[in-house]
Amino acid sequence: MITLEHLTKRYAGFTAVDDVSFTARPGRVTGFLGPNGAGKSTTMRVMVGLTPPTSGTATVDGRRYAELPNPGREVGVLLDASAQHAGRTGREILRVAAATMGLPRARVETMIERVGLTDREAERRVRHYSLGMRQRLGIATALIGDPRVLVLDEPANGLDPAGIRWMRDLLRGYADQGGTVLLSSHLLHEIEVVADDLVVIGNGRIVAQGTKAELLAGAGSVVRASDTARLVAALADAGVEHTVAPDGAVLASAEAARLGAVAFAAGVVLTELRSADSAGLEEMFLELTATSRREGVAA
Ligand SMILES: Nc1ncnc2c1ncn2[C@@H]1O[C@H](COP(=O)(O)OP(=O)(O)OP(=O)(O)O)[C@@H](O)[C@H]1O
Repeated sequence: MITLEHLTKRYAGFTAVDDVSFTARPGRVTGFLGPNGAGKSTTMRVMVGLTPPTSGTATVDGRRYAELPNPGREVGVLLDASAQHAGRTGREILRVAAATMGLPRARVETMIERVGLTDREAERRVRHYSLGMRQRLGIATALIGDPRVLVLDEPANGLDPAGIRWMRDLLRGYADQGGTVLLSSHLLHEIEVVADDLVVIGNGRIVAQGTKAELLAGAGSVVRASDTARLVAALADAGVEHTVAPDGAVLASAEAARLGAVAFAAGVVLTELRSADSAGLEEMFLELTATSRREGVAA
């Protein structure tokens, strides 16, 4: 389990991470979602001891990363796939990782196979790797110590569609076996397919968190009527917040059952009524992250 408590990181008066608290639990994939510059990477760097926090704590199973005796065996980390030693081959990088963690050499070959690098690719220097190959090597390095916790910053970057599917299945399988997965992305659809829980960050602050199901339920419903104006009037009378798309679809912040009841009471005939799901979540994500404001921004 990863636990963040009131984590704050300031750079010369600029607050990159502002009082962030959340947990990523075992057996679940936690998606850490936010637009560019929201503070995801900074939070993750603090978690794995690369950046000291200004205040607050980040722990893995109750201990700070720096206190873990053999961190690679407990936390698999992929922060910047391009940061790997460019002059070494993929196989060499994995051999160094295995040696550092006290793992048998055979584990290197297992990982190369597991992440789908060919034997020839494993012999190539990393400077000649494509971004997708670097991500695969990064995943191999993260997984080689068979850790219980994975911290991955934008792991799908540079992967092709088959690679993205592969990554999703890998993370799902890992969590299903009891592992804790925290992965960041600035793309909602990339995360919502695989995540069980979501933490949304904007301008350094958490703006929403919960299970995906809870957040989807809170994302409202899409409703259409043969007479849009009457539907809109009925929603306004009932105090249901809503927006109307140019095509007449109404995104309303209430569950389908409530909307059905409101329409029925007003004698409005509905032609469509469904949960807004990802469309609503996307809207919510954009709204939340756009309106959040950070304190302590440098003048
Ligand atoms: N060393 C640093 N010094 C000053 N500011 C920094 C430093 N590192 C990060 N920042 C700032 O902190 C903010 C958060 O950056 P961070 O990289 O954590 O965002 P992110 O959510 O990971 O974004 P992206 O999706 O673009 O990777 C940004 O405004 C960034 O410029």
